[in-house]
Amino acid sequence: MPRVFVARRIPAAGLDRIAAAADVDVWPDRLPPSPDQLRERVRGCDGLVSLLTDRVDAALLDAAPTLKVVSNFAVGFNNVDVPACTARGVRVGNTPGVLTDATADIAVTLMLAAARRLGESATDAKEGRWLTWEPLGWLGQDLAGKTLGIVGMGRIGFATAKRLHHGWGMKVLYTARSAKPDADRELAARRVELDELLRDSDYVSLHADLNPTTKGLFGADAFGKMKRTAVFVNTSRGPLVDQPALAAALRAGTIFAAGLDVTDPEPLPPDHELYALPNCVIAPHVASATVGTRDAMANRCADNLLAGLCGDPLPYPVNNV
Ligand SMILES: NC(=O)C1=CN([C@@H]2O[C@H](COP(=O)(O)OP(=O)(O)OC[C@H]3O[C@@H](n4cnc5c(N)ncnc54)[C@H](OP(=O)(O)O)[C@@H]3O)[C@@H](O)[C@H]2O)C=CC1
Ligand SMILES: O=CC(=O)O
Repeated sequence: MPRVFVARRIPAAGLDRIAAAADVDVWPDRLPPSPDQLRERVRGCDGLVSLLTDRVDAALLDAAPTLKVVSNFAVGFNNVDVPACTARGVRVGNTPGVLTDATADIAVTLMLAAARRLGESATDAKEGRWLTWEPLGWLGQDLAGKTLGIVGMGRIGFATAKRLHHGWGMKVLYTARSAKPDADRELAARRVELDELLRDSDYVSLHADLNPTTKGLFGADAFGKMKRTAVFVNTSRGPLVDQPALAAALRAGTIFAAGLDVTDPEPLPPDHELYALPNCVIAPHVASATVGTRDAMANRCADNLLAGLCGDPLPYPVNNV
């Protein structure tokens, strides 16, 4: 029987299918294995189920020369050194599509929460600062009819834009590496340069994957080009943002507010300056965290792993092995 290491307990929808076909070792702890522990457990395995918290690099692959397939339990695969896997003939797969709606829902949730100062006002209410109904109390920003800038018009960017265009009548601008005719046609969206998007958008939502062209894309320069009333949302990956620059922009009122589902590092330490800012709403990387979505991810993860163990092409491949 092939041997598989699963780097954390994943939903039974996928785990049971893997366990029926392989000798499975599941990491039992809530916290991820350290790099040393991961190397140790993967030694001699044919398959690995990795999470976005697990670094799959050349050192790990060298320790596991029998590895045929890495099935990442996520759509983002920046934790995997894909060229190193390809060079060793290791297939890599991810879980695209099934978490698109759940992630777009959280992008909209964070946008509303940040624009309407929900974190700040709910905390004030709980802590005794709700004195009366105030005409000038907790004033936020409207969404209806405003301009939305999507940075990275892929699956999740498109799903977020659809919700906000059809639901709130927002005009849509976007950036992407290639044209997106569906977005242009269905949402009357317009592909623009990043500078124009920053200048003209009331809401900027980040959906590009983490790659060398997007790392640090949002720094002091980008925030300085945005409207003072703008709301910034990030559900993609923390390292796309220069966090000290974001904190400075929120503190100085360079932008109005931010909603983040991802940070750098994760977890963000409880004493981090961003938590102290009333105009910053932070969720602990929960965008795909619904029962149905995580079951679907587990199934997609099992589909990839089982195909790779058989030496077949993966249904949701990241590389071309
Ligand atoms: N918070 C969470 O829990 C979750 C986070 N994510 C994150 O969201 C990301 C996106 O997922 P998904 O939509 O499925 O992926 P897609 O691959 O469909 O979308 C990514 C988009 O980013 C675009 N892009 C890449 N580089 C740039 C750039 N320099 N400038 C502008 N656009 C760029 C790509 O453009 P092009 O198409 O032209 O190549 C593509 O359209 C994931 O990689 C992951 O990091 C995903 C799910 C859950
Ligand atoms: O961040 C989550 C993912 O699936 O990518």
